[in-house]
Parts: sequence; structure tokens; C-alpha cells
Amino acid sequence: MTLQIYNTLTQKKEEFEPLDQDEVKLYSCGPTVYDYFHIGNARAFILPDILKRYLEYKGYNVLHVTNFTDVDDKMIKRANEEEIEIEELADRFITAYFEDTERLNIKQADVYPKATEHISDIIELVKKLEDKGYAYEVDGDVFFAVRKFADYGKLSNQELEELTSGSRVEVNDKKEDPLDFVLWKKSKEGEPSWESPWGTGRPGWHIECSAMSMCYLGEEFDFHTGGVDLVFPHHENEIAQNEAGVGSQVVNYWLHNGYINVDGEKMSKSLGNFFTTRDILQDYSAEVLRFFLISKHYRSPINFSDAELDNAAKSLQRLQNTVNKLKDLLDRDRADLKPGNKEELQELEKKIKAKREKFEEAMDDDLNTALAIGALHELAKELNIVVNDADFELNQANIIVLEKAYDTFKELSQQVLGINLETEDDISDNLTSDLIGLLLEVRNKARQNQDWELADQIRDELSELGIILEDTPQGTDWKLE
Ligand SMILES: Nc1ncnc2c1ncn2[C@@H]1O[C@H](COP(=O)(O)OP(=O)(O)OP(=O)(O)O)[C@@H](O)[C@H]1O
Ligand SMILES: [Zn+2]
Repeated sequence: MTLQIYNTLTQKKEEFEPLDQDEVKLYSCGPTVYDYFHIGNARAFILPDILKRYLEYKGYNVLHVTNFTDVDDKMIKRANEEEIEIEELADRFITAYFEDTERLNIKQADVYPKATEHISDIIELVKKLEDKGYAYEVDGDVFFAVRKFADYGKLSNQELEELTSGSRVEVNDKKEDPLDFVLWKKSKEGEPSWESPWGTGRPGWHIECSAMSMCYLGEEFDFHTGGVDLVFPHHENEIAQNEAGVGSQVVNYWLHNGYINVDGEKMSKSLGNFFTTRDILQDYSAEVLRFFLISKHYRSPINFSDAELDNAAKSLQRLQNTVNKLKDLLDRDRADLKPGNKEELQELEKKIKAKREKFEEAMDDDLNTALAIGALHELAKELNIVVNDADFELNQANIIVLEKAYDTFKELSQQVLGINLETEDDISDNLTSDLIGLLLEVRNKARQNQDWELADQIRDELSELGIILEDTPQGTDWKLE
């Protein structure tokens, strides 16, 4: 079976054909590191993770690059607000990114380039575009001349005229054409800046991804991922920069995940309707959150609500119950078991194989994790029928089949979906966070009463248990050391 993948560029599912059988190359737009990431962002980080895991399951090696946008308007604004250096802000949220992605069981990329560490590559690409006549400078700013690139609009499937009349292009007096976008920005007073042929300045956002992806993956690579909001203008502009610079197609498959919505609106920092991964992990286990995020096909929107998270928790719990039961049976002392008969669970054995195939079919069909989870539920159901039967007796022959079922669960859920089905019920996790919440309330009361000794005692003793408190203007947060 081969992987069929929906390519935003062609707007259809295509059979995946790697450029190089030995190494699949994947670039993902990573976070702008000015804040903790929210669960919408988390969905965008899980898409390449699932793609990578499934490619690895199919036997490919994957070279994965995810960037950190560590200089842009949002970064500058936040660093100024907090009166800290921009590097400090970036370091803080890069550390938080690694903590949160680890908890969500997102595999690390092979390279995490930062825009600020690739300024010379960026300048080189801008220069190349200028030399080839695709870019022009106006008083220290450099713009990409969109009308010079004949294929502009091919990713987002838009005609230039629609774009001009729409409100989607940024107005700027310096541009020769409203469609043009910035490649290099002249720096303002007090902003981070680098020397360049156009004076001191800093890179635009779109050019950094073009420069960094090609720097690590070459001038032709397989996959590029991001949230659907990046199709236009970010990825449309990346294509223009890449192809104008190189002279041919650079990225073969463009993948975009759908939104996490809240009450029908995109969860986003600017709307303020967001929940960080950390917020959710105060009440739900990381397993449940990840399961929730992959419970729908990656291109479908997901509506966020507690009820949906609770549904995900229940669905996961059903699978965990089956796997825990299996584990109990497999842990029995085999020497005490009767030999049994090989034929007894022949039917179940066939079903295990069939459900694995169904799982693979679902994943081959544009990474349909929703259907793949469905196949795991079907397998769980078949198993429950067998092991819950009053006449079922564990023996040396049927335990081999149960072992196969267990290995299948482990491989498909843990290795491919990144979900550990052996995790205990998250009651203990919830209880822990409730108890910490209670202690924080007591500590707040103590602080209000100026009982600093008690407040410090609570902080110090929690710290000894590996729980770190962070006092912020919005209240006190906690995290595990
Ligand atoms: N609600 C969402 N659902 C799914 N993916 C999202 C959502 N919001 C952002 N993303 C994706 O998260 C990734 C990280 O983006 P980035 O750090 O630039 O986010 P951001 O622009 O700061 O977030 P926001 O959109 O909330 O302002 C991108 O691939 C983006 O498309
Ligand atoms: Zn990008």
C-alpha cells in the first residue's frame, strides 16, 4: 500500500513518491517564540509528528527541520513590554516549547534553525532575487515584485486581480505595487538589526522559511507543513521566493492542518480565545490532549470544548482498559498455564491482522487518524468479546495470540500515533493538579494576609517535590521541574 497525501498545491490526493528513497525531507513552520503555544499551534506541531511517525513505520528515514521565528514585530513588541532583551524572550519560550512538545510526545526535529542564526543565508537569497530582477529596494526596504513571478497565487488558488481588490495585501506607500511583500526591512531605532547591502535591517518573515528550509533540505525537498492560515500569504510567498530564486519547483507536497476553533472562531492569540497546552494540562493528561488533537482528520476543523475533551478522554480510556486487561493476562505466570489448543483463537488472529490492515489503509488515506483510531477500537472490541467470555481460560496457546494483539496495539498506538495506551487512568493526575490548586489558593490567602513565612514555606516545599511556582501578574502558575 502506498501513502496518498492531499497536496494543497494541486488540491488533490496524490501518491507519495519520495525524491530520495533513503531520506524523506520535511520542513515545518515552527512557532514565533514570544509566548507559550496554544493547542491550535499544538495541532500544527502534531501534523508533522504524525507524518514522520507514519513514514518511519513504513520504513523511511526522515530528515525533519522546524524553525523558530525569533525576530519579528510580535517578538520586538513583547520584549519591549517586558523590558527584556529579545534573546531572553526567545530563550524562555524555546525552552517552554521543548517542555510542552515533550509532554505531548512530539518527537524532536533533527534541526531547529533560528532566523537570527541564518541572517547571511537570508541576505544571500534576497540578493539573488534582486539580481534576477524579482526584488527591488526602496530606502532600505527590499520588496518582492509579485507580478514578475508568473505563478503567484497557485498555492492559494487566487488570481492576482482578486488579491488586489481584496483586503488581504498589506498597504505600504513604499511598495511599487500593493501585491508586493517585504523581504528585508530597514530597522527602526532600537530594533534588532544586521548589516546588509541595503543598510542595517532585519529579515521579513516569509524569506526566513525559504532560506532555512533550502539551507538544510536543499533546493528540492518532499514535504512542507503548517496551519491552513499559512497558505496565504506565508506559503504563497515562500513558493514565489523559492521558485524565483532556484528556477524550479522546490517543495513537492504542501500539507496544511485545519483549525482548532472556539465557538466557530479560530483559536488565536490575537483574539484572546486561546488555551495554552499548559492550561489544558492542569486538568487533563497529556495523553488525553494528544488523543483529542488527533481524533479528527488533520484537515477537518476541531471544535474545542471541555465536552469534546471529555469525549476524547472516554474514548482513550476504553482503549486503555482493553490494553490494561491484556497486560494483566500477559503478566500471568506461564508455567502454571495449560497447553491449550492452537486453533482456539485462530479467528481472533485473523482479525488482528485485518484491523492492522484497516489501520494502515486509514493512515495511507491522507493520514486519517480518526479512522485509524476507529480500527483500534474495533480491535479492542474483538478482544473484549474473547477475553470477557465466561468460558475463556488463559492457556499457553492462546496467550501467544493475545501477545500479538498487545504488540499490535503498542506498535500502532504508541509508535505511529504517539499515544501510550498503558498509561493509568488520569485520575491521579487530576487529583494532583486539584491539590496543587488548593495549595496555591492557601498560599494566595497567606500572601494577602502578608504571612510571607507560610507563603514561602508552601513554595519551598512544593519546590522540593519538583513543583515550581511562577508568580505572574495574572496569578500563580505551576510547572513540573
Ligand atoms: N487555531 C489554530 N488551529 C490550528 N493551527 C493553528 C491555529 N493557530 C495557529 N496555528 C498554527 O500554529 C503554527 C504556529 O504559528 P505561530 O507561532 O506563528 O502562531 P501565532 O500566529 O502566534 O498564533 P496565532 O495564530 O494564535 O496568533 C502555525 O503553523 C499556524 O498555522
Ligand atoms: Zn514558515
